[in-house]
Amino acid sequence: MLEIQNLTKTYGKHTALSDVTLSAHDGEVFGLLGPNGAGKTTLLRLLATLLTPTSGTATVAGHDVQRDPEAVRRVVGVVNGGMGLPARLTGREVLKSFAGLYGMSRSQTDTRIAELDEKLELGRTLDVRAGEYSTGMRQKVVIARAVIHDPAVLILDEASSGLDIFARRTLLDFVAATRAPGRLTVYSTHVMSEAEEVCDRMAIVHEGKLVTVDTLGGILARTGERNLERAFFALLRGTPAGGTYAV
Ligand SMILES: Nc1ncnc2c1ncn2[C@@H]1O[C@H](COP(=O)(O)OP(=O)(O)OP(=O)(O)O)[C@@H](O)[C@H]1O
Repeated sequence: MLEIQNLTKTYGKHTALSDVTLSAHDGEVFGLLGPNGAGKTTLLRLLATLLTPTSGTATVAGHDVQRDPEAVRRVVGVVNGGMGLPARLTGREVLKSFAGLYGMSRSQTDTRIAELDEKLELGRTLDVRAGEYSTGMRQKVVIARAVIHDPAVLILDEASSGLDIFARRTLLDFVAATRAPGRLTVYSTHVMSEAEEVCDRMAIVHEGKLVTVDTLGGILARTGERNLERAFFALLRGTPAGGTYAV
């Protein structure tokens, strides 16, 4: 569902992502973990066709991000930290306008909004103007907007940041519920407990390089640690500065 080969992105002289090769499969919630500046956002923006690779390739649901970005955009939904909402529109109006961009009919749109209302517990958020939203309300509508067209691939970049425990719980339950045949969710976070809970497999990136890709069980077994946070530090300690990593 996601095939990444030798993907590299440089900004001027700075290499944000270096020679990353990995694949994520149909039916998975796939985690992308790493400290600040590791290259997670860069990788996700490359997959969402918001950036172009310096070298290497990536295909999303069979579509090459460079050769067919339009097709990639049709099958992905993206949530990232910097997404705002028009202050004067209600959540429902935001969702309807996005549904229109995807060519959804009025009845398809109403059905989908009702589904998302249930899954994301949108409630009164739908009929309040975005300018009056709390962080949690805003993030729920941003997520609903990203999935209004029911994309096969959902990309969430640090989607839980700033959320209180109620909104975070709704988000994590929603992410877990995206696990289905024909679907892939890529979930980037630096919160290890979130990855432990929702990710089937995860890639750890550090300083633009891939450190490992494995299941939680595999990572714990390999490092001999009792939780992901400890394993994460053990793996980062074990990586040679500027060297190559065993994946
Ligand atoms: N537009 C840009 N121009 C120059 N350098 C950039 C640009 N975007 C990112 N970088 C650098 O590339 C590296 C990777 O950044 P990226 O945002 O992908 O990391 P991240 O893992 O998402 O981190 P964070 O969790 O802090 O968002 C960082 O060193 C960052 O400073």
